[in-house]
Amino acid sequence: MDEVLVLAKLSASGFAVEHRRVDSIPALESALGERHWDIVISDYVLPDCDGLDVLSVVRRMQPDLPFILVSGGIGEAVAVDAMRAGAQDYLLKQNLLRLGAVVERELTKSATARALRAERQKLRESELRLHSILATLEDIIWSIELPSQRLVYLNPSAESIYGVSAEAFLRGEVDWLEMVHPDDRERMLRSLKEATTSGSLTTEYRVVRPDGEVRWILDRARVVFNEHGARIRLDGIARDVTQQRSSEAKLRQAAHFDVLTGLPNRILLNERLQKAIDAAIDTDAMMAVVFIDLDRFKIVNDSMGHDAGDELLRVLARRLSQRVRASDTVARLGGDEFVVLLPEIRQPQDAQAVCEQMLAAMAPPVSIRNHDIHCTGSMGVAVFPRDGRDVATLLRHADAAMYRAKQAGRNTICFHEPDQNPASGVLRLEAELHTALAQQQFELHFQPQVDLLNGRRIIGFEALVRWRHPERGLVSPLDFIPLAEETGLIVPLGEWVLRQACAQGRAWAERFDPDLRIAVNVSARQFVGSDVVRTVSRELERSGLSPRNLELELTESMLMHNVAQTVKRLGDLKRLGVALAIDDFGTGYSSLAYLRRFPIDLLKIDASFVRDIGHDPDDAAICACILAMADALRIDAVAEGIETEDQLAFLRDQGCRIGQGYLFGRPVPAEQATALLARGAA
Ligand SMILES: Nc1nc2c(ncn2[C@@H]2O[C@@H]3COP(=O)(O)O[C@H]4[C@@H](O)[C@H](n5cnc6c(=O)[nH]c(N)nc65)O[C@@H]4COP(=O)(O)O[C@H]3[C@H]2O)c(=O)[nH]1
Repeated sequence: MDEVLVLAKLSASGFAVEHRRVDSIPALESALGERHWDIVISDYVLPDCDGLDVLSVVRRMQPDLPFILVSGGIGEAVAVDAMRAGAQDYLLKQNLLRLGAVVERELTKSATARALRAERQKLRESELRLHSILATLEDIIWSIELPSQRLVYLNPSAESIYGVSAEAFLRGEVDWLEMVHPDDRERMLRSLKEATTSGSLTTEYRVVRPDGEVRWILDRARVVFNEHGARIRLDGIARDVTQQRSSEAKLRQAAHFDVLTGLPNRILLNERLQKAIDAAIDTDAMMAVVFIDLDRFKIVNDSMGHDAGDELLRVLARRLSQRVRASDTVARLGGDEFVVLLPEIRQPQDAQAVCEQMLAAMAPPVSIRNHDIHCTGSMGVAVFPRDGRDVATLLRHADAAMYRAKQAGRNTICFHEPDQNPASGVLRLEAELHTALAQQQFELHFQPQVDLLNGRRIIGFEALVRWRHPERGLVSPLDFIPLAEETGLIVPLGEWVLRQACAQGRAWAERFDPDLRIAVNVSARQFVGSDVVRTVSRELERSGLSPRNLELELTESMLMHNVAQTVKRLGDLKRLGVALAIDDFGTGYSSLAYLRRFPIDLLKIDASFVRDIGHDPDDAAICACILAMADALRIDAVAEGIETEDQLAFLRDQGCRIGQGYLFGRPVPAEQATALLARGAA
């Protein structure tokens, strides 16, 4: 090949050529290895080899490098061989007119090919990255081709959730629908069908893994369309929500059932009673409400301890439940009070017969710690529609009848009498409460709240009211707060508590810690039926306590009654600058949706969940779930009722920052609380 001629032609065509001439295969190999070249122009006849040898080296070392054969006279057969072997073109030396155009064309082609290759490489890298991300996701990502409904993608996490590898699904060895719980299958098929028309899907269903374990899956999917608007794929993301489901179920259970006995609680009783009344009105039927209070329960509780009292309640709850029909409801209202709802009686005597059976069932002694305990009950009955046509009236009349039964010598059944003196016992207690207020028989005790992460440093106190009764000694709030609520006495009593707590809080904040918090319980009646905002503001002013030192504890259930009003009232309180806590959290509605609307600073995890952390995995899960909710709301959580180091360790591990309970200190009078503060820790 005439090198000079070729170079002249190229520069005549406008190329600025930088070139290297090589005459042997080794020299070619070294030149190719050295750098990137744009094109190889080769003669066919070379000293030690021919153009086809050169071509094969070029193709081996740089597959995409354009190769042009220029020769004095190669036959057609050789030219064809060269083109087959990958040469881009061949030219005769005598006629190099086309050279410029050919080189131009090949350079453009190879630049395009290079750009394409770089694009492909980028795409591959991005695919690998995506693949690696999808492989590490806990959620399942899936894609189904439409309309064939063929599974075209599934990430590896399918295996940990379904217990079957993604490959097995993709190869069609496992039918996904077969794994769906039989009870959910039809619904799922329907949902999928609907999704292809509506364009999206959000649904929950169960799968049964090959090992028999059932998992709850939350699946969300959407239809993907092509540019002509045709449905081509359904892409989805599925999440294992089994744990969440069981915590929610436990929370729901806790909202409606008594933790100690497993019986329906007051909320569920009220619901069922209302339903029964509605049904009885429709069918003109009769029904009965029986109020039961255990006789001498307090003596057992005080002399043998709470555990024995709890055991007694459990046994009696079981016995009562066994004596009624499946359609009846035995509920525990708290303490030693039970209510039985008999929705299907024909005459009041039917209720009498059931009550007698229940008394008989309670009669045999209960053996606790080798003691035979005899515990009887006093029963009061109200009959619908004769004694009342609504929930509150029926319960009140049954309660009043129960008080008469108690006065009549216990272990007795009394029916409501229209002109009965409404529970003289209650009246006496009410009168005593009035006197107690007037004579200042109440006192405040304080229970420390501590920082769990910081050496149990005391960060505040909960104020708890006590009644120093002239004859009965120190009375627990559980024994008089409900009546104070019912009679409205809670309003002046609550104001008294707030005043004392604010004054004490101010003294402590000044002397020990400007951030020390004082928590005060606010009852439903105070929150809904009085001007709580004005009272709080007045007491803050009177005491000089800074609002940020005051925390108001409100129960979950009272916030749910009138959500709009609650939101407003909480907002008003918040504007005063005080902190707001939800007490007994977990026992009510526990709805994250509502909580988000309330300006809450703290959740108090109810002691009933903390108590069983070590024994009941569900309770541990609930605590963890509540802590996660608090975290989601970016607020603090206080665990109540911590009694053991194990409970403390678990709660701390779950990220709980504040604790309260006998482990750190019981509620004590102000002087003892002051001593605790002076010592620096609980
Ligand atoms: N077993 C156990 N119990 C623990 C432990 N730590 C604290 N407690 C008890 O748990 C209760 C916590 O108060 P609460 O949930 O607000 O529950 C309070 C609150 O709802 C109501 N209450 C008390 N004082 C007031 C008040 O001033 N106003 C209103 N409205 N209600 C009050 O009475 C309820 C009972 O109060 P207390 O009998 O003082 O009972 C207190 C406290 O003594 C523990 O480690 N183990």
